[in-house]
Amino acid sequence: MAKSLSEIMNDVKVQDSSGDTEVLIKGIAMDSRRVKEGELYACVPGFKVDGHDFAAAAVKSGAAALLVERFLPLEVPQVKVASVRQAMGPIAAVIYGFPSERLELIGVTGTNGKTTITYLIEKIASHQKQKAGIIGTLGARIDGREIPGDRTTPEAIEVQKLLGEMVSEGVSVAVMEVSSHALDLGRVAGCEFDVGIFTNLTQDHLDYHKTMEEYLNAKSKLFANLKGEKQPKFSILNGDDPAFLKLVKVSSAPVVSYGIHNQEADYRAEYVQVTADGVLFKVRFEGKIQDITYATPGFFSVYNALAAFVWGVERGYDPKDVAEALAEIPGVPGRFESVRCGQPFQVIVDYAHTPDGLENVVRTARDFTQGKLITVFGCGGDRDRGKRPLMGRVASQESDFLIVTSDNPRTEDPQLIIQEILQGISTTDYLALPDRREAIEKACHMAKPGDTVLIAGKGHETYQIFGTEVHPFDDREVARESLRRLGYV
Ligand SMILES: CC(=O)N[C@H]1[C@@H](OP(=O)(O)OP(=O)(O)OC[C@H]2O[C@@H](n3ccc(=O)[nH]c3=O)[C@H](O)[C@@H]2O)O[C@H](CO)[C@@H](O)[C@@H]1O[C@H](C)C(=O)N[C@@H](C)C(=O)N[C@H](CCC(=O)O)C(=O)O
Ligand SMILES: Nc1ncnc2c1ncn2[C@@H]1O[C@H](COP(=O)(O)OP(=O)(O)OP(=O)(O)O)[C@@H](O)[C@H]1O
Ligand SMILES: N[C@H](CCC[C@H](N)C(=O)O)C(=O)O
Ligand SMILES: [Mg+2]
Repeated sequence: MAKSLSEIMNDVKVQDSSGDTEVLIKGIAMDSRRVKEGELYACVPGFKVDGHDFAAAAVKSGAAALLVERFLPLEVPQVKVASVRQAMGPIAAVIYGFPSERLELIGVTGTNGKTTITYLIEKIASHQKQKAGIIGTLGARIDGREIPGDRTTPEAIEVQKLLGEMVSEGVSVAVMEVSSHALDLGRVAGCEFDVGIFTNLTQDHLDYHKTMEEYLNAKSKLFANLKGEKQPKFSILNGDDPAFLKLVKVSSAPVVSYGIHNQEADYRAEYVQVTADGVLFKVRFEGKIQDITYATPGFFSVYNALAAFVWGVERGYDPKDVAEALAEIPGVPGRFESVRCGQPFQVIVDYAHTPDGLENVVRTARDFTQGKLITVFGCGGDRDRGKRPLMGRVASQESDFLIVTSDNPRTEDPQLIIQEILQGISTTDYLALPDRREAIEKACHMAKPGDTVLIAGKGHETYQIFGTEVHPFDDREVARESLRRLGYV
């Protein structure tokens, strides 16, 4: 039901207003090209353009009122706030009926492992016959129904809309990836989180945050804002990560820690075994022990499975059931995904796009490769440039042969991105092939029985971005085509 402009401003600090604030508002939009009759158009001062400049177009399309940072010479009611970005979430929350207050909302943040953990939690919840919803890098999913998305954490209006849909479809557990951009840009303002999960903090996104300290400050906001009526609330923190101590201090809810090395961790993984098929370990917690198996290889997989296990047990599920759910998970798309066409070597597609992520997967692949490890990767354009030589270095340290190629060059010159990666490379055994298809074909062509071809950086992505154009491209498909061309089926 439509509410008045003054009503939807209830949770927002209004600096000033003009016109009739009792006008009925049917919805909220931040893009003039998508605004509908009777909606409030939020004028966002962006990094590229200023939404205020499109207000006239929005009014022409039927916008009933404007949310502004400066009054505009237009004949519609206007509400002025200090930050339109920060105000959009709380306003959208009113419009969509405060959905986050009507389900359990878990936020997962950290440099790597967010998508993976959301998938594990979804599985644990559905194993308990709970309806679950996910919002993250792979889009949203509501009780199994896929909704495409193009950002790890969507904009505030979209977040509230998705949570609203989850509530109407009877979802009781919603798990959302919360990126540092989202925390900084107010995309999760208006959300009442019950649980915050921290994975780890390593270098990424310094193009945006500038320093690791600022990057961590953004992440901390999730844990400092675990407030609201719904109970219980808790933070699940990786006790092995150097950021742990700071996050313990800022957390507004009780902390439950997990880890492998930290002797004080509430949930500790012991007897860790990493094989080509996955990980096996025991969790020691509250005087109990539980065996866990999880079918994604890599030491880092222990952390992901452990964090999800902690959530399941802390919310009251039987540890055995939680372990059973984890054991049933076949893997997350594009995360250490095997491409199998009957070839006598392994082909692995993985989404590692940070120095830490790449180091982990390269090491994991190295551990179970008898022959040579051939790694194909690149770095995204219009992203943290400092990552590039570091990724070059970690890849060259453990691989026998490197093919440096393009990821999503976006508006940068692919050759220059490659040059920056090559600065970190300490081996002569490499090739620079900017065409990613050619790079994958070459790697498959070179591979001998017992080798591994690791294709990193794009995982589940089904596109490649050149300039602002999006072209279809799927590493797994391209690898399959290359293998078929070599006679495998
Ligand atoms: C740094 C960043 O996050 N930028 C986001 C930001 O862009 P911007 O502020 O530059 O927007 P803008 O293009 O200047 O437009 C300003 C306003 O004018 C409006 N507009 C514009 C044109 C028009 O005709 N009419 C109109 O109303 C726009 O809708 C917008 O509201 O707001 C845009 C609108 O929502 C986003 O698309 C854009 O994401 C860009 C594309 C992006 O790539 N973001 C990445 C870095 C990101 O957010 N990544 C994180 C982290 C990933 C992870 O590691 O997990 C993520 O959560 O995905
Ligand atoms: N706990 C972890 N620690 C370090 N690296 C990890 C961890 N989990 C996954 N990775 C690596 O990072 C890649 C991305 O994993 P995932 O998609 O789960 O992370 P994410 O945090 O969602 O990333 P994004 O920032 O793109 O949303 C994986 O393909 C793997 O290579
Ligand atoms: N969520 C990350 C994903 C990077 C994936 C990589 N393929 C790239 O395009 O850089 C980002 O937006 O920085
Ligand atoms: Mg993700």
